[in-house]
Amino acid sequence: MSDNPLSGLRERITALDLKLLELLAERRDLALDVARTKQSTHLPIRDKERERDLLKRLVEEGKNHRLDGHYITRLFQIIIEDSVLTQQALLQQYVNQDKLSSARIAFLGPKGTYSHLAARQYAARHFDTLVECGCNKFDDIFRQVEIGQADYGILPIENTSSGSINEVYDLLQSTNLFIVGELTNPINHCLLSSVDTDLSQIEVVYSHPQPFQQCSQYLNGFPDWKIEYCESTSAAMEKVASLKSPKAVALGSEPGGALYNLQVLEHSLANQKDNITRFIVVARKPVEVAPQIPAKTTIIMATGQQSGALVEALLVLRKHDVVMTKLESRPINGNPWEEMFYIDMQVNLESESMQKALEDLTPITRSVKVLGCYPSETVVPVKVN
Ligand SMILES: O=C(O)C(=O)C[C@]1(C(=O)O)C=C[C@@H](O)C=C1
Repeated sequence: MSDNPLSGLRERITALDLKLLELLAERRDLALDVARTKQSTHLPIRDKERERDLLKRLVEEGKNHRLDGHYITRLFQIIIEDSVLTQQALLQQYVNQDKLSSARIAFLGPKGTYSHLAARQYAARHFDTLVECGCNKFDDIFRQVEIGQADYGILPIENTSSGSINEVYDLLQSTNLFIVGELTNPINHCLLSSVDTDLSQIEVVYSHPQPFQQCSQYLNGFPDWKIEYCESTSAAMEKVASLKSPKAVALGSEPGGALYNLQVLEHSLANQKDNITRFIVVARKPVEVAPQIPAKTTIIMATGQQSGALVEALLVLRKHDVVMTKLESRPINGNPWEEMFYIDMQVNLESESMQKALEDLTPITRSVKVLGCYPSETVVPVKVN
């Protein structure tokens, strides 16, 4: 008998949690059966009416067990999101007949970066095993995939605090890879230390330029801290782990820090409360998106320099009811003052409206290239009152 007074109760809690896991796996299997039925009956994956009814009922039932409605809603929103994304991944396999059991994914490494966590998350839903290819720079990621050393590359493209990641946009201009997927992940920046310390002892902070930008307001409160740029957040964590000094901290994620035995001093440091990064997934072959799944199409376009050229192009999208979700412009390398436009649209490339829009864009632009059509993995939760 253990003399820990909690051990009996903890064993019972563990047993219940294990049962919950079994139930979650059973629910996921049922959701996959639903996806197979939707595949043959051409019904859309998402049914918000059903989600709303289910959540309402669960919140009501929860009350009988004195479970808070907010808690029930949050919990089941996560379960439903997983269900939607798992169903989408299955349909995508059917449509593209490309079930890779093992995938090599290139990301900005080493282990512990936000890109590494995103790669693991993407792989968990799409492949049985992941071969991790940590790279030192964004252009190495593109190259690894281009030369066939990796099957996929994962790259951050925009963040709610720091905006677009220009380096990645610029690399998209010259690659022959396609965008085949996206992920949006909450990014919780923490101050991480390797030994016991407090804010008054800190002299230097290590991180990638992006987290420094995203946490600028917090860092402005400590003007004496020296900023040291690293190639990735995990390179910063490695550095801090090796220094073992109360004066040195890294800015990065809690799960990443755990890989280097770092402890969290402060968390949620970004300028925006909802600090979210959108990652894109690139591959050598484009994919098709099943019509039951919300799709996004990204094009890259150069207009002439005549007045109103961009407006004219955007009017084409309006004419065909194509909803634009993002417009970004970047200079064209070697052509000073000329711009390349990147347009994300909520539309399937195969749809008549997108095909017609492309037809109309071709004669009025200098170039249009489709960077890819991919499933939108942003599952906006339904609201229940
Ligand atoms: O009932 C369905 O149609 C499902 O696909 C299952 C489920 C769920 O997991 O509960 C998932 C997605 C839909 O938006 C609604 C509900």
